[in-house]
Amino acid sequence: MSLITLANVNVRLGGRTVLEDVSLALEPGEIVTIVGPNGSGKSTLLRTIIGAIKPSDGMVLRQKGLKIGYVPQKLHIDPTLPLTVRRFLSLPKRVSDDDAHTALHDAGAGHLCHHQMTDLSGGQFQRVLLARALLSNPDLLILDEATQGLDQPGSADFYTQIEAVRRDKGCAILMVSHELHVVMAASDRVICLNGHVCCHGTPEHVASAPEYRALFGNGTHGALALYRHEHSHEHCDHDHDHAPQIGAHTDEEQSA
Ligand SMILES: Nc1ncnc2c1ncn2[C@@H]1O[C@H](COP(=O)(O)OP(=O)(O)OP(=O)(O)O)[C@@H](O)[C@H]1O
Repeated sequence: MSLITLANVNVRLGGRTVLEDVSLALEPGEIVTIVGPNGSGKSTLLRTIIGAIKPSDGMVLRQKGLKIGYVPQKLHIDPTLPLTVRRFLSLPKRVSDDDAHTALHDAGAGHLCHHQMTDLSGGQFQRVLLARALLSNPDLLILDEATQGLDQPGSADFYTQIEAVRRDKGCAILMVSHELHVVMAASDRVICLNGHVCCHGTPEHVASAPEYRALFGNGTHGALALYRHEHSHEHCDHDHDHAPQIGAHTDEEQSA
């Protein structure tokens, strides 16, 4: 069974339709990225998947007992508050030292345990948020623009860590990002959203789809092709679109 299935979901907020007829399914262990322009409904889609927003029409099915870990865009911490990474991980629920160390290690932040939260760099801070999301051993990890504010090498490092998390923990990963070529290259599947699903499929397919190019232009495809080429030895085992989509068209048929 899919981890999450959305069938013909409509979401209305403030009297207008924000998501229209969205159907998708997330399979265990896959990395899926949602791309789309500002205001296209990406955060609304994540919140609908988590269950924070109820659709006005359609159906959201979650696998029984599904555990979701969430990495937010940002988290404000009072700069005057002394708070170590270790203590932060025990808020609001106390966790054992072993669990804290494992989560930090898996997030590539093992050395940060005794640092003050306010002393962390942007990239280190996001890794700690990732560690916190991993504490629950999630089946699905959701990241909402988790690398906003990081420079490009910092973002690329972070997504390399995400790939390692998927490899080591086997959880599925759903993320939203504006860094198209970096994040798309780390994905098995990309969903391009603009209120509705414009197109979807492998990163290569989406990057060359007319609907995607109409939204983002042609520049991204070259960078994506380059990245995939350079890293083809690491990516060859998940270069295909292996996850079925509810109500999806074939790649050739996909249209806005
Ligand atoms: N609670 C709400 N009430 C009314 N309208 C809302 C609400 N939340 C979001 N919207 C509207 O829904 C649309 C989609 O918002 P959403 O935040 O999902 O887009 P997004 O793709 O995540 O945008 P961005 O890339 O800028 O973060 C926007 O026009 C937004 O103003």
